[in-house]
Amino acid sequence: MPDIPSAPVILGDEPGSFPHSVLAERHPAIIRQVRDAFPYGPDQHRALDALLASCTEGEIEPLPADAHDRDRWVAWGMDEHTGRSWFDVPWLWSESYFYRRLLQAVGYFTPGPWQGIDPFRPFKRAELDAPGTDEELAALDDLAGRPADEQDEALLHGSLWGNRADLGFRLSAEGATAAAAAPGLVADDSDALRSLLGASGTGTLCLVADNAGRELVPDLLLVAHLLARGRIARAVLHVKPHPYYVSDATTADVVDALRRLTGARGAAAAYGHRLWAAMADGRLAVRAHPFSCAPLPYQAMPRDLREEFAAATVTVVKGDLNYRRLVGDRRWPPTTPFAAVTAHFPGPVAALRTLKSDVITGLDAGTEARLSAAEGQRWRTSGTHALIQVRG
Ligand SMILES: O=P(O)(O)OC[C@@]1(O)O[C@H](CO)[C@@H](O)[C@@H]1O
Repeated sequence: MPDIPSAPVILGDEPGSFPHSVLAERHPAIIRQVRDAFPYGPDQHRALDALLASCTEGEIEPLPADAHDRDRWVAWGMDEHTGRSWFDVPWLWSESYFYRRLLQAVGYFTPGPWQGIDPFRPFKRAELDAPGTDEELAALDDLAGRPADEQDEALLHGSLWGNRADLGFRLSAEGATAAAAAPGLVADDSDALRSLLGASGTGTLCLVADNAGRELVPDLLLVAHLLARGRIARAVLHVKPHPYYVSDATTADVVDALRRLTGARGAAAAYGHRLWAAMADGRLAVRAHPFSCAPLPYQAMPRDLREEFAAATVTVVKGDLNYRRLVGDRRWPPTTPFAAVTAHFPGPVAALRTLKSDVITGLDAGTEARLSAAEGQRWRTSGTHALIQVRG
């Protein structure tokens, strides 16, 4: 694979750009929503006020001296970024640090009554409990009678398009669902993914999860299906060690999703019970590695995680943020080969993502030209297009 020239790292400093709008509008909206969702006391309200002022007009401040993960954040660049505007450091860093500070503000890490209370839980629960979820689960009854190939495709696409279920995105993407009437795959390596998964039936699938609720449920269904059909022997689900980007899945969200399935009727319940049994006998494991919430690309992953992915038959990386971290959060020309920007990854890797931020690689020139002619640059962020990309 020839070396590719690097591309500029994305910052949030350009008014009118998508990254700028996330820092200037989405983050304040998230603070508002979290504040309204809980009966917090004066300490939390004051801390949320301070975070709002800091992230919109102030500068990056270090974590408190006694923060349990201060050393980790120092290793991840905190000292270099301290004192700078949130808009002038890498956007990926700024966003991750925002969620870390938000948890600090609501007392998530502080011993006391609010410790461990997920500030995004009401939003995640509402989605899981919504009637739309019942409809999606009921559709599994029909799927059970379909030919195997059809089931494969339906469950893969369910997991892929489930990635639109991203609560942070919905805060700033009014109308995205309506516009999604004509979704399109801009890259489709699903045959390559199928042959990786079907190769021996003895392998391990690592699935790097993204959102809870209506994305995690179809991810789990896909895992259950691959285990049941003997396409893989084992699956490892990587979730976040703490709440992140509003709806990102944690272990608690996996439990909620599994309980939602086992409590459903028909085929959905059968999937749920199979997954429950797979957890019990170790065919399905959950990991919550600290690096899953790191403000850095996967190229910088630590050795233990690298070894884990290296041992997998394939790692499936879900969602927009994970894609940014996989290929690097940079202004790549869209035709930059996906295989080149993921060459650092320690084993075969597949990205399943709906497009919700500017980063894109691996398009052919004709596809890029058609998208831009039809939509300008909106296709990059609207969430109405998706991709399946594989590097074997
Ligand atoms: O990773 P996900 O859930 O698919 O999407 C995350 C997202 O909504 O948040 C980021 C901006 O805050 C973008 O990467 C994307 O728009």
